[in-house]
Amino acid sequence: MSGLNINHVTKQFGTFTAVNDVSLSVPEGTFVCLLGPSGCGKTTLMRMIAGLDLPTQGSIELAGSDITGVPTHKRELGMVFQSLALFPHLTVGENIAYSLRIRGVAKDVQKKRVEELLGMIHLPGFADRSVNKLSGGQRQRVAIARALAISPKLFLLDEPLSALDAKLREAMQVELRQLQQRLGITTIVVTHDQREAMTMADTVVVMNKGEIRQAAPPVEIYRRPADSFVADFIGQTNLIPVEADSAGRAVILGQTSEAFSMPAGATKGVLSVRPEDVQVTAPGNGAIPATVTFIRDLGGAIETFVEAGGAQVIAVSSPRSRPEVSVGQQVGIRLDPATSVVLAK
Ligand SMILES: Nc1ncnc2c1ncn2[C@@H]1O[C@H](COP(=O)(O)OP(=O)(O)OP(=O)(O)O)[C@@H](O)[C@H]1O
Repeated sequence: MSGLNINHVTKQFGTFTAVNDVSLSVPEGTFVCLLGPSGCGKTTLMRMIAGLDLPTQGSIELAGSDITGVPTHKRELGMVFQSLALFPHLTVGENIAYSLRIRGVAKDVQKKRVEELLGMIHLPGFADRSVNKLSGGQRQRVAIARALAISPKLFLLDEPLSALDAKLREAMQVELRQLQQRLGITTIVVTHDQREAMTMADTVVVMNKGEIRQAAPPVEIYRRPADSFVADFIGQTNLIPVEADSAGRAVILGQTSEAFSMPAGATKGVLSVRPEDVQVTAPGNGAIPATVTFIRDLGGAIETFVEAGGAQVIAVSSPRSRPEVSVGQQVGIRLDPATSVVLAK
């Protein structure tokens, strides 16, 4: 199969396991984000894909060939890593053409390719500029163009936008995704920013402690998190303890509910319900009794904090559908079963 296949890859540093039996299939032309907290092993996994580290166990295949032991420069990769800074003494054009020049590509072909790439990254006419005079965003674009010059089989980026300010980072996320879609290039990005991953990826791979907890499209990660770690790591969520009653029905915040089912065989669980899926209503009529404890008006969204069955639950609404409630008021809350999920504890 084309694309990238990671088969049962483990990486140990001494007795410490940084990546533990990871398998992942990245179809050709797709965009994958490796996402997780600091130290979860995402950079180590990326370095093995790049050939900068050897797996302790397992294998890696690219376009149908085993590349586990193949040196980096023979893998036909495009890489944007923090350690691969632009060459300060070369111009923008010379930076972009670098890998073409060392491969002995003819000068006129190099020039054409540089112009083509400069157009692609929205910096036409920049070939003769010094890289020292570029802004942070322009530098990252040049680094991207340099990595793409050889038309690589695989495009690898490690925290490519983390040095940019928030606004520019958001704009570059969209730009990078559009460029990837236009080129149809198989791309893997390491990030610790879940919003960035959700913006760009076809598949978000959530890692923790050296293992993949879930690999799925962004909306599925958000709506159907595999476990409470993923639910908590991605976006904001309420994690509410759930117990099964003697008939196996879910008891949530003191109320038995037929609408939520327990995970198979579990007597305890945790309900992940996004704040936008909690509705604050009048008490009664089957709503879970709750007391308003805090209201936060964020301008674009209103957060209503309530206490229900000993737990804190946060509801978010738009200013237009703002609940007419005040702190201390007895209210009811409704949790949307269609968009909430009970996870095994
Ligand atoms: N060369 C090494 N020798 C020993 N331990 C290492 C080495 N490289 C990484 N580690 C350890 O492996 C774990 C995973 O590191 P890795 O850099 O892959 O994490 P990460 O998810 O990329 O984190 P960050 O976002 O902070 O870069 C960490 O606990 C790290 O200390």
